Amino acid sequence: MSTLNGGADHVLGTTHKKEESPTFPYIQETARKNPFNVPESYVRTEEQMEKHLYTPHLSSHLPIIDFGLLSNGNKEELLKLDFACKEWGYFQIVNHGMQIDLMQRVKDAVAEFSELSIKEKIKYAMPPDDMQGYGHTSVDWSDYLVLLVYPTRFRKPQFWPKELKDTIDAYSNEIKRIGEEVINSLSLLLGLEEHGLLDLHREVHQGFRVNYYPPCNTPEKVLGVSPHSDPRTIAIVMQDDDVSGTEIRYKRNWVPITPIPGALVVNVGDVIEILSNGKYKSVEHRAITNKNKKRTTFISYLFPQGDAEIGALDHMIDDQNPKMYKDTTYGEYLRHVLNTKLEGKPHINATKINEWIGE
Ligand SMILES: O=C(O)CCC(=O)C(=O)O
Ligand SMILES: [Fe+2]
Repeated sequence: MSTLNGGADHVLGTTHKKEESPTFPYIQETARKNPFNVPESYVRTEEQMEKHLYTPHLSSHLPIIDFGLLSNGNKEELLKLDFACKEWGYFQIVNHGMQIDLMQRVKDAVAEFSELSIKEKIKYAMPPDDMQGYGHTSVDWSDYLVLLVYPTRFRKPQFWPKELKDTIDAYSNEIKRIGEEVINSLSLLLGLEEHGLLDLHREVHQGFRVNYYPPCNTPEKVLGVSPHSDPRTIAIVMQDDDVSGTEIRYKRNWVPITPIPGALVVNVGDVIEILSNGKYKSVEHRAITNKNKKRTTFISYLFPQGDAEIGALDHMIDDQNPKMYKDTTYGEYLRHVLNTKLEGKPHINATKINEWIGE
């Protein structure tokens, strides 16, 4: 049974693999002082940016789910969730019960951390052999801070800036409540007992990732995060109220997610796509950059224990819906993802039967 680094230390966040950069972390520091100095390595061709697919008008169609109704088992809200996961793989949740004040405290604490000198921040730098800590992506225009929050026994305190500890703790506790409730609703929609999906996780793991995007003078050529799908169960994202940047692949378009103040953005990850035998979509998404405004996103990922088995649920398979994915363990799947390129979502395609022969 394959678990990565004992089952809990595996990568959090996107499928970014940490690559060594001789200039880390000074490129980003230079960029903040002088956003007109974009290094060549960040520049993408027009084709890579797929600018012609950009259709901002579609953004208002993203479903909005009332969490209060959903957790009371409201049928209409459940059907909305079903539609959102089938059609978009994305939705926003309102009425989630988290205090706006707490959300603001997380934003303020992270902003304070961002303002620290590089000398202070690199105390938390992600070592080359680790997947937690502070760093910056080697091909995209962003800094990140990545932490494993739950189970608490796997935390690595050396990567937790002291300014952030209490707020991340309180925030993550709320996200756990909201996230597990969303997973319970998905469980019902997938024909399981309410706790069926959580049980399949064995022990739910939760990571916290901050992405910080400095202003960029050539946003049409530089991405904040390259297209990918999340190799997780779900991701829950808090974003800035006044600047958008996340875009999702919808049919042949890149659709921006317009922030709704106080709402949380949720997306279906690969684990749900696999368990649902493709009924629910782990949609490709990316982050674009902004010429004038910096942007920060706060992403919480929920995912299974490394030895949890993931494969299409038996009752999701029939003559019309043949089995699409190979049975595996979460740890094995993640290892496969980490060995695969970030661009697009080849890792989930590779789990399709006949395409992934295993390792
Ligand atoms: O920050 C964003 O807009 C999206 C980032 C993302 O998708 C991720 O880090 O997994
Ligand atoms: Fe993502």
